[in-house]
Amino acid sequence: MNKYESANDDENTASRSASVPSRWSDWKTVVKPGILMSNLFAAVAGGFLATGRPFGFPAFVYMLVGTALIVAAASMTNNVLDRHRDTRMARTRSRALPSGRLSPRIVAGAAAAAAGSGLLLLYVLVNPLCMLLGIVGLFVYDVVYTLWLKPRSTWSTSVGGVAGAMPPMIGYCSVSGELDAGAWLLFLLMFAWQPPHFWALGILKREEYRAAGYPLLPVVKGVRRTKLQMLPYAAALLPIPGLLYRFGYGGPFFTAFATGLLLVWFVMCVRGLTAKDEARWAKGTFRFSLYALTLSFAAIIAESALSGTAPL
Ligand code: HEM
Ligand SMILES: CC(C)=CCC/C(C)=C/CC/C(C)=C/COP(=O)(O)OP(=O)(O)O
Repeated sequence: MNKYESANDDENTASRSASVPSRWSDWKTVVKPGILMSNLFAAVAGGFLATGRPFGFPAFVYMLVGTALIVAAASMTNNVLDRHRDTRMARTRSRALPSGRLSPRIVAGAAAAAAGSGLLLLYVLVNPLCMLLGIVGLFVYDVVYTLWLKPRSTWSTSVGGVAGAMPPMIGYCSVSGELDAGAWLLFLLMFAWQPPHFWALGILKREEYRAAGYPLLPVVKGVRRTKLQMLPYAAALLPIPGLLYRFGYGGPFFTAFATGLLLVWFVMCVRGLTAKDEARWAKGTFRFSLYALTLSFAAIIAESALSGTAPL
């Protein structure tokens, strides 16, 4: 418990959870379905980017189910650990745990079951490397990011990026079986994408984060410094599709298309420095981060499928 939390938090949550029946929709929100689906899509794209042995349909399904279970477990655990601070933000207040519609004990139990079965599934039916990447994702997201850095340091966002890079790496390594050049370039792509993705939203919601006691970069160092800090990350992304192509991963369409999207995003980030309507800029830049990533991944999958190099 830190200085922002009160001893009554758990009592309040417990008494509310005793009186309100939980529903399917509460369980749905506790696994953060938008983030879960985008992570699964990233895992599929990772698999289609890799070169190596074809994984065949069953192995592909096992990889996806295993990844889904551990990402869901990671989000459930994050929801349990953040349940007190989540009561202090409008964007999180009505979630099932802070509003007491689900008990933290039950969600923690479900998270443990999902994490255990997901890791076992990856180990037995995919490969031990994928299980190891799953453990890294769970540990970095729940222990390093949520428990340790998020309430304490502006570094939380960059370090948390290691966890978000794991799902596409799991997809990739389920095909390659090893951490080769393509795997590390994919890691860099996902790692560098996340801080500017989140800081755009952090700038927009900085007062909420301040009130909740999160020392986010826009809260601690201000908006201009955050906008400047988005630039090296967005710039670092630009050569990655070309480098992947140079090393034999991804086709020319993906390379050109993804470079174009990332260039547009980089220009949007630069324009933030002179934007007059800050909220409009932040919303647009956050939204475009999702388009740029999703469309780049879609290009990997489509080009691989159309050129007959898909691992299925
Ligand atoms: C440091 C890592 C990351 C941070 C701090 C972060 C933070 C956030 C936050 C706070 C939201 C708004 C959620 C809400 O208010 O409901 C969000 C939305 C979203 N993020 Fe990220 N994110 C990160 C990594 C990722 C990764 C790795 C992906 C996908 C591969 C992703 C995909 C999305 C999507 C699709 C949304 C919109 C859908 C939704 O809100 O459910 N994020 N992110
Ligand atoms: C392999 C594995 C388990 C990987 C984990 C992948 C994963 C869940 C990445 C997402 C990172 C993320 C959404 C951070 C935001 O959390 P937040 O606590 O800042 O967001 P919130 O305030 O909306 O809850």
